[in-house]
Amino acid sequence: MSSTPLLQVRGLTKRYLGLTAVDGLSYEVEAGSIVGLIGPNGSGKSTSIDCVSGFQRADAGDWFLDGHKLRDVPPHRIAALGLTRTFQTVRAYEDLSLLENLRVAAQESDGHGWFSALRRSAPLRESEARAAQRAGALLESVGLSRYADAPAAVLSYGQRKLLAIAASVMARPRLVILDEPVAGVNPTMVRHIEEVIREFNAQGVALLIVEHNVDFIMNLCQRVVVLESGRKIADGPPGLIRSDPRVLEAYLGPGGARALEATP
Ligand SMILES: Nc1ncnc2c1ncn2[C@@H]1O[C@H](COP(=O)(O)OP(=O)(O)OP(=O)(O)O)[C@@H](O)[C@H]1O
Repeated sequence: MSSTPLLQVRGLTKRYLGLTAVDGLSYEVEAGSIVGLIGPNGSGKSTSIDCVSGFQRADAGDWFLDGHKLRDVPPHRIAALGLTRTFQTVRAYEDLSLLENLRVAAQESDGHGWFSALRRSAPLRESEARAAQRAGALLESVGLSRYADAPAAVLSYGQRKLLAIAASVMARPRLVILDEPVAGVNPTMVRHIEEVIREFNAQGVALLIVEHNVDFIMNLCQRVVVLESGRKIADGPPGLIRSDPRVLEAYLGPGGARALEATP
């Protein structure tokens, strides 16, 4: 068995005019693991995941999914290789039902082109039937099946986050990047989203989670990568990250240590 990490990021660098937003960032995500990516506002979290998932072009570095080089690969090809993501701003097709929203997510990476769709070939019909079945099962597992045929417009903000997470695993990716999955969500929904993430992880999906909610990250992740000013300042298990003086100082600033203490 190969010991190559599922995701390997090497020297990722992104500049905006005079500003180096991400500066030589390297980290890894092991298959089947949950890794947190934290840091103060403006530390480069969003920019780095946008580059890794193909939504922005980096200035330097290389990154690999299971050995496949991803740099300069467009997002839909990256999704087809097994890396999908959610976005900070929740995106849903408001007028489409939840089932239709999930089926769109499957189409975006199932490799069937327009010609196949026009001919409605047997493989396409089979893949549509499988997608419909999976969409139903996913809505069940995130607790949204009662809205399966309702338009996404009826969902609350937290429910939209759940739909986005379900959409991200629709095409059976190996790695999902979640961008602030619980930002602005009530505590009950935060716990529910945590359970949903654990459930998908138990099914073998690895996750890289960007989130400001430190307790959420510390509870859920096996490893946490910390950024400051575009650079990695720490990378390790939550217990070590909580007590790392560089993290306490740089991430939270003087006097901010309490925010990293475990909640009782
Ligand atoms: N399109 C852009 N043009 C110029 N500068 C940008 C652009 N996008 C981000 N930046 C800058 O790059 C740096 C990193 O921003 P980024 O959004 O990646 O940080 P972040 O850690 O995700 O922050 P937050 O937690 O607030 O979302 C910041 O200084 C930001 O102002």
